Parts: sequence; C-alpha cells; structure tokens
Amino acid sequence: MSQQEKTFSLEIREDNIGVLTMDVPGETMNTLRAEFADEISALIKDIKANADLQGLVIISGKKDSFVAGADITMIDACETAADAEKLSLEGHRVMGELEALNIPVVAAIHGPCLGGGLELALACHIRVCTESTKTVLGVPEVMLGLLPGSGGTQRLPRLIGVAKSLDLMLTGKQIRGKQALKMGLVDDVVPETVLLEVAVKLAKKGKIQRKLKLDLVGKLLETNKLGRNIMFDQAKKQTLSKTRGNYPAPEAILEVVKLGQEKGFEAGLKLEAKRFSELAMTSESAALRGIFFATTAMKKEDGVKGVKPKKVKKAVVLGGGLMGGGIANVTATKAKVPVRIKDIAPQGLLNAQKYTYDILNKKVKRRFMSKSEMQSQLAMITGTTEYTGVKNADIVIEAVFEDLKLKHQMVADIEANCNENTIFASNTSSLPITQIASEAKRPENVIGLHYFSPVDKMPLAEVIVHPGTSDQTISTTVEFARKQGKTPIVVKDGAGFYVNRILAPYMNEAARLVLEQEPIDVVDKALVDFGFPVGPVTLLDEVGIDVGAKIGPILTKELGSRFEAPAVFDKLLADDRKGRKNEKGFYLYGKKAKKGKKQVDESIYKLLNLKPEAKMAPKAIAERAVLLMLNEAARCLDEGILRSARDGDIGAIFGIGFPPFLGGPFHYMDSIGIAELVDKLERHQEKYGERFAPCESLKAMAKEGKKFYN
Ligand SMILES: C[C@H](O)CC(=O)SCCNC(=O)CCNC(=O)[C@H](O)C(C)(C)COP(=O)(O)OP(=O)(O)OC[C@H]1O[C@@H](n2cnc3c(N)ncnc32)[C@H](O)[C@@H]1OP(=O)(O)O
Repeated sequence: MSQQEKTFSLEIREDNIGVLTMDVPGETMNTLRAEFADEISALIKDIKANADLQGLVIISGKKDSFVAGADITMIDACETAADAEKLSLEGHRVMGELEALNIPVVAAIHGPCLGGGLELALACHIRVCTESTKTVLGVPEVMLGLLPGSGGTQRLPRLIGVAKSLDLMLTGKQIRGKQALKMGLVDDVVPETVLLEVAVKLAKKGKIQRKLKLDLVGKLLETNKLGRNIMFDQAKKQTLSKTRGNYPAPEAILEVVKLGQEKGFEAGLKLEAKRFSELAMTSESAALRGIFFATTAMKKEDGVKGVKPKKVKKAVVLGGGLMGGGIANVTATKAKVPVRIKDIAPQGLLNAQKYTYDILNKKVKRRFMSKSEMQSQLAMITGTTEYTGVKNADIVIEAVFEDLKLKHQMVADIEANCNENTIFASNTSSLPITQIASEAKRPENVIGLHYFSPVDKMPLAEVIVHPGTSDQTISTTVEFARKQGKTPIVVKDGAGFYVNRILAPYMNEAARLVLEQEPIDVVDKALVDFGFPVGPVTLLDEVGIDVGAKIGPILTKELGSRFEAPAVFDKLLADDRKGRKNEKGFYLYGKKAKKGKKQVDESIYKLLNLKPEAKMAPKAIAERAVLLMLNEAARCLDEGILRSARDGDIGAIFGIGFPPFLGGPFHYMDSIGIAELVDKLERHQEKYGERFAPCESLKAMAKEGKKFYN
C-alpha cells in the first residue's frame, strides 16, 4: 500500500506526544472499515515499542468530520450473520488494543462522532470535543435497526451510567458538545482552533481516575441487581409500547446492556457481537439502511439533472397562519435566508413571528442557544401588510387560504410587485398547480412547494411541477427546500400530488370501518400496531375534519369514484366537529379529556347512529386500509406523478410516517410479492368493492414477475 493510500498517519511530536490522524483517502467523511483493523494494529505495535512516547492524540484529518461510524455499505455487504459477527469482533479487538495502551490516549473530536466513531472515542482514555455546531455525538445504530457493535453497549454505561446510555442508544439522538460534557461523555469542550493543543495538554496530564457519577435515583437503581431489574423492566415496557414489537434492535440493546451489567464486560461484548450480527441480517435493518442510502443519494441530486440551482438570498411568505409561520421559521433558522412575511392583518404577522420566537425561546431556556443568537435569527424575519420590501425576493411561498381565486390574486400581486425572476411557490395541499398558474404572466416561475405540519418538524417537502414550470425554477426550489432542512421529492402535478393522494383512500377506508361498527380506538390501534405513528382517525382529528372534507371531492372529481369518501362528513360538520382545532372530533380534548389518556368521544357513535363492536381481527383492519394506499402508490409511479419508487418510499415515510421498518410502500410491495399483492387486492375487491381493483401496472408486473427494486 502506498503512503497516500493509508488512512492513518502517526506523527511523533518533539514533546513525545504522538498524533494519530485518520483521513480516509478519497472520502468526504471518515468511516471505519474492516480493512483498517490491521493498519491500526500495526501502528499500535509501533506505539507500544516506542518507550519515549508520553501520550497519544487521535484526531481526524477531515475538515469537519471526526468519524461518522462504521461504513454502512460494509455492513450492507455482509451476506451472513457470521460475516457481520466477524466485523464486530474485529472492532472489539482493535478497540481493546487501544484501550490497553499504557500511555494516555485522547480522542480530539470535531465534527460528527457517531456510532463506531463514538465507540472509538470511548475506547480512548480521555475525550475532548469542539463546541462547534458541526460536532455531534451519538450512537444512532438503532435508526439502522442495529446496536452499537464495537463495544458501545458496554463502555458507554460504564462511563455515563445505564439510564443515560439507554436514552442515547434507544433513541439514537445526537448531542452537542456542551450536553456531552454535562453527561460525562467528554472531559472538555473547546473552540476548534485550540482542539489539538488542549488534547495534547490532556495527554500530558495523564489518565483520569474515573468514578461513575450517579444522581440519587441512579444510585438507587443502577448499583444493585434489584434496582437494575426494575429499571430494565420499565425500559422494556416503554420500548415495546413504542415499537409494538416491530423493531428488534431496541430489545436487543436492552438485553445486551443488561447482560453486561450482570455478567461483566467480556460476556457483554460477546453477546453484543452476536446480536449485532443477527440484527444486521433482519429485513428491518435492511429497510432502514435502505432509507439511509436513499436520503444520502437525494441530498446530492439537482432537481433537474445538469441545471444548477440559483442561490436564494431573500424569501417572502404570503400568509402568517400556522403554515406561513412554520415556513418563515425554517427559512430563517435553517436556510439562514432573510424572510419577509406579508399578511393582510398585523395580528397575522405577530402570530407568525411568535411561532419562531416560541421555538427559539425554548432553546435559549434549555441553554442550547444564546440570547444573541436568538435575536439575530429573529431579526431575519420581518413583516409587512403591504407589498413593501419584496421587489428583490428570489422566491415567494404562498400559504394563504385554499381558494383558487385568492391564489390567482396572489400570483398577480407577486408578478406586479416582485421581479421577473421571482419564483412563485404555492403551499397548496389540494389545488392543482396548473390551475394556479393558469392566469400567470410568467407560468414558468410557478411551482408547488408542499410542506407538512408542523413545518419545523416534518422532514418532507413535495415540489410540484406543472407542464410550464421551467427547469431553473425546479432546480432552485429543490435546493431551497433542502436548505430549509427538508428532503424534497419532485412530483408531477395532479390532484393530491403524491402524499395526500395515497393518504386519502387509506383514511376513507378507516372511516368505512368505523361506519361498519368497528370501534374508533380499535381501528386506530390496528394501524399503530402495523407501524404508523398515529392511527388514521386520530390523524383526521389532527389534520381537521373540515380539511379532510374539502380534499375528498377534489380527488373524486379529478381521479374517480374510488376516492369517494363515506357519507359521514356532512353529519360531522353539521355537528361542528372539526377535530383538535376546535376540541370537538372523534376524540375528547380540552377539559373533557382525562389527562394523559386518549378517549373516544362516545357521543359520536350516537350522532352517526352506530353501536360499535370489535369484530374484525386487527391485522385485517390494517390490511384493508394499507392495501388501498399501496395500490394508489403504484398508480402514482405508473402515471409519472413520482419520478421513482425510491421517491415514493421516502415521501410516504417522511410525509405520513409509513412504517420505516417496512422501507416504504414500494419496498413493502416487493416484500409481499407483486403477484401475492394483486391476489390480495382481488380478494378484497370481491368482498368490499371496486375500489380495491388492482391497478393495471401491478397486474402487468405480477404477470411478468417484476419488482419495483432489483
Ligand atoms: C459497529 C458500529 O456500531 C456500527 C455503526 O457505526 S453503524 C453507523 C452509525 N453511524 C450513522 O448512522 C451515521 C450515518 N451518517 C449520518 O447520519 C450523516 O451522514 C452525518 C450526520 C454523519 C453527516 O450528514 P451530512 O453532513 O448531511 O453528510 P452526508 O451527505 O449524509 O454524508 C457525507 C458522505 O458520508 C457518507 N457517510 C456518512 N456516514 C456514513 C457511514 N456511517 N457509512 C458510510 N457512509 C457514510 C455518506 O454516504 C456521504 O457519502 P458521499 O459523499 O459519497 O455521498
């Protein structure tokens, strides 16, 4: 291997501190690969042989990345559990050799330090990280359906305690330097400019004699077997209530951490490698890894191949409602682009600005953000009731009432008050973009940019293209959405676009099940057990029954009778049931609701003349609703609404929480088998009606034995 191809280089400084720099050639980020093991082992041998060496600092040669974990493609390439177990055991060996060094070893961390990267740092004797926002630490393996497989399940609890470790391992959350210091994960947090200097000083100071610091509850629960049993039982209960048994990794994490606490470090490591290898072979992990690969690929794609996006320097949001406030928020705080909100009423502007104030204020209170940082972000959001200060806007996003006439007026206003290049992006959730653009003087600048509520949390944005939208507009809008922290998917214009189009038949079917006397909470639970974050009836309450009632007829008119909603909306709206927003829907809200308990508003059964009784198996309930979603997703791909099955999977997972462990609707259809799926749809068609008729593309695929993914 030539000098340049090496990942690790060891420099011995004059003060006899060795600096081991990791820099994987040709990659933007450092990741750990099996082939590095021998290279590190050889270096460790050299280090041991050097009697003059006083200490060692491990640092990254990359600009803004320490180590982002084990290389996920390497885990993906494992064909058998034995392959994966070997990876884990090799990791154990190398980390063990590092930890056993007599001289103090310091990890100098700047940039992501995740998964195997953090496990490497844990095997060091001392950790120092930068205070930069680029530095994040965590063990996100659970998001890939895995567990920390390089000793993390054993070293982390011994350093910071079991409860805090379980929180990190079970959620996969990433924390910043100051939080890491507070929890004892690192020993110091410093500015980037002095990282190496401080690390060297720490190495000279010598190893730290550590004693696990626990608070009173920690002492009660973690230092004796009985307490630990209570803690693990509780954690298991909470985990199962979240995963519903659909995700094997969290349970395995609990098992391995517990065993390590009871039977010791070595026994813990042994089980860690075993469970890691088993998890790597599960369909759940394969699906979750697929999501990582898909989203990474999507980060790099231009909205239109070869068309470079223009830089957005100023944005305008029309409408200061909940959506407008959220869009302004991500524009200022994530994209770091100044944004001007235009509303007809000063109160609207205040509400929209308050949206961001409330979010930032929470961060300040938790000390995640300084007051001055908050002030400077708030200063980026200004307001106007006239069209002043909008002339040089690069993009205008409208979030006004769903009314075509009003939208036409907005297009005309922007064409009159902005410049000829200003993009007009509509956040409509139901009106076709072609119709919004129909009276535009510059239809090439008109596009859809559909966000999901709450905007600051939901990761998806649909970028909707009508036949006249220019490539430049598409490319710039896609990049802008990405800067706002969204994963954008480009979809062709059509009623409901993609996400609402697949959601509508699913929600309608849930409503039909309720009308067939299945209890509301039983229907919701069946779909939550299937893997959705909330049930469809709850979702309808959240979205608004009035909103649902509006979208239904538009979809039926444009796409056909299979979208017809059951005749229930008129009765609900006549009874002023809009859902959570007016605290009157399928469930109880406000004063009527018991704290912490979700309860069906039983009066709805009387209103709809129902005598609920659970008759169907939960699996059959879920199947009925989900089959319609799958069939519609296949249609969207066939009609070119979607550019790819991958976009359809990511759109459904990020937009409506389609169960990630199933990999998205297209992945799931492949795993069922297309022929089997068609068969299921036909059986449902016979029993429940034409809306279940499998679409032509699925039938053709079944005949030809095709799949969505190869
Ligand atoms: C045995 C161990 O316990 C098992 C493990 O460690 S499993 C791995 C655990 N680590 C993770 O899950 C982290 C995965 N990575 C990430 O979340 C994000 O990449 C990140 C937060 C580190 C950085 O995000 P961002 O700055 O947006 O950069 P992003 O575009 O995602 O990544 C940059 C490049 O690094 C690659 N990369 C990042 N982490 C990787 C990993 N763990 N494996 C393989 N490639 C990785 C990406 O594929 C991308 O490659 P490309 O430039 O060739 O397309």
